[in-house]
Amino acid sequence: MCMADQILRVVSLSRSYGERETIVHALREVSFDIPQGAFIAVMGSSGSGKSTLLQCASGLDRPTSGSVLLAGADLTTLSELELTELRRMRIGFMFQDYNLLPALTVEQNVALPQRLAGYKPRGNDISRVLSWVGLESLRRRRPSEISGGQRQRVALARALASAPDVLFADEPTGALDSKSGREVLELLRWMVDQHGRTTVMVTHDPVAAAVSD
Ligand SMILES: Nc1ncnc2c1ncn2[C@@H]1O[C@H](COP(=O)(O)OP(=O)(O)OP(=O)(O)O)[C@@H](O)[C@H]1O
Repeated sequence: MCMADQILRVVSLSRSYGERETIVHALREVSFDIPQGAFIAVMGSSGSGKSTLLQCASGLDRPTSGSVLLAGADLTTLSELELTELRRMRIGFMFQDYNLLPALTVEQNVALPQRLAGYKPRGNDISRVLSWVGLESLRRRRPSEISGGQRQRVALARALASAPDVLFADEPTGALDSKSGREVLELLRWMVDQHGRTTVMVTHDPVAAAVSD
């Protein structure tokens, strides 16, 4: 496969915490490429560095050394401001605990990243992503008024609203019962298959990993 097909390239990535006798090498010289449109599961024992990897690869954290190329842009060379803008427009995030704002409605949560980036999201665009995740009828509810599985689907809609190059998901089914978890996984699979949305998911769950490539 030629290099242009690699949407994400991680090169000799290292991340350590602390120093001297208390230093922890969470990542040591990790390299891999992820092709456009792949659905990748990252598995490993507790403390092996999965979350650190995801955070460095998505520009939420800065590695100690190495580089991360997202569609050719080296995240490790960007300023904080450039990185913030790139994260808002080109990277989608899902977390185990959803990270929704409780005071905002479902549709306001979905529109938030684009609003923060200075765009006025079109109602049609928000409706489209909400219909993908089956939540159009709940668009005026607040997170406290919907179930955990529905909250995670809101988080997915929010992540997809800006059509990101890569969707990063850290244990997206970790807090869900098996039925809600399966629904979220089926949606992720559908997004990859129908919309070519490259997805990198950290998971402990072999059932979740089995849905990936
Ligand atoms: N802020 C921090 N300061 C110091 N050490 C840290 C910090 N964050 C993570 N670590 C350490 O780095 C290593 C990797 O942690 P990380 O959270 O990436 O692992 P993980 O594979 O995601 O674990 P889990 O599956 O339990 O969530 C662990 O030894 C952890 O204790």
